[in-house]
Amino acid sequence: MKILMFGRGVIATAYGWALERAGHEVEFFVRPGRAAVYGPTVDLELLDARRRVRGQRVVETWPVRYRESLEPDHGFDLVVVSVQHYGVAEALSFLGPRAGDATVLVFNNLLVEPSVAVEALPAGQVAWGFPGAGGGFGDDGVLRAALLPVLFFGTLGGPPTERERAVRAVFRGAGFRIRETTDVRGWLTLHFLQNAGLHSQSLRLGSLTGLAGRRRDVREAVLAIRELLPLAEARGVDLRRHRSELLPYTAPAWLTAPALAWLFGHFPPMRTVMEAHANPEELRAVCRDTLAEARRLGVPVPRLEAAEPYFAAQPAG
Ligand SMILES: NC(=O)C1=CN([C@@H]2O[C@H](COP(=O)(O)OP(=O)(O)OC[C@H]3O[C@@H](n4cnc5c(N)ncnc54)[C@H](OP(=O)(O)O)[C@@H]3O)[C@@H](O)[C@H]2O)C=CC1
Ligand SMILES: CC(C)(CO)C(=O)C(=O)O
Repeated sequence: MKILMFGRGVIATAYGWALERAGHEVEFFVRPGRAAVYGPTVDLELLDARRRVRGQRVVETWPVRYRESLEPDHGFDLVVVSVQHYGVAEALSFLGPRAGDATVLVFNNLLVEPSVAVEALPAGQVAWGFPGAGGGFGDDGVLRAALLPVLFFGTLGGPPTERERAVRAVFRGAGFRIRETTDVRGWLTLHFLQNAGLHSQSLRLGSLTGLAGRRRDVREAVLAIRELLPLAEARGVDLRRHRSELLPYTAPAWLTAPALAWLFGHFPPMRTVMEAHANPEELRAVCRDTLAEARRLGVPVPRLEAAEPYFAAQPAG
């Protein structure tokens, strides 16, 4: 399959590498002038956990191909969009008139209504997913990331279409296991709110990795996430449809917090995601946007509110 990764960010690069390795033709779409800045290769230090639970280390200089313009007759079968949640509107409105016949996989964190987010894309050509990977580019330009064995796909209700099934087959063929939901709207809302609860504490500690092994702080994060669940409900999410994913936050915190703290600190793929994450502005934006939404809907979120000094926008000047 011909696959275009939109942008050359952490998620696009890590999955672009895995998909090329699985035999697909992969290119990156980058803004005009960016290809020269990025250079013709990417230095990768990946922990690939598709086949081994604790991951297999990959150190590689990967030659990549870019394009800086996009016409609708591009011939790609699949475009994978994974950008910051605050960049989705711009990315999808750019892509809308240029999608051609490609299926567009939205592989992203999102707080806005999914159906509104994809309004610019041709109807019937959208697939919804979420990465099971994470990390960041170091100051040395090296991508340090972990690829977990499981990733997420979903629909806005009902079974996947033929196009959506074809996208799943691409990732399954590359060795990933797929977890499905027919309520991707609820899933994405809950994932965003989980991140906000987590970051309300990680920002206080200075970084995501600050949570590794810290039971008390992880407990605060768990309780912050629990406080955010009514916000999901206020947005119309039926929590009963996501019971198993929510278990770490609904079960007694004295039980789940030590387990999560251990996972963050000692399970190598998770530790890599936490240690390598290099975009604190994203973490702040997730908290800011969640707090704004809680205030809009009048939902009390005391722990997120208490953390506001760590993520409030700085006055200009
Ligand atoms: N990193 C992680 O650990 C994880 C990330 N995620 C989620 O995955 C998504 C992607 O994250 P991540 O890969 O870290 O993000 P990055 O910031 O690393 O990558 C985003 C990429 O998209 C490009 N981009 C954004 N808008 C445009 C545009 N309009 N035109 C062209 N290129 C564009 C950016 O280019 P430019 O630099 O030119 O702006 C950049 O290369 C986010 O929603 C994030 O929350 C989920 C799990 C883990
Ligand atoms: C790795 C993490 C928690 C950082 O925000 C993330 O982006 C996600 O899982 O959505």
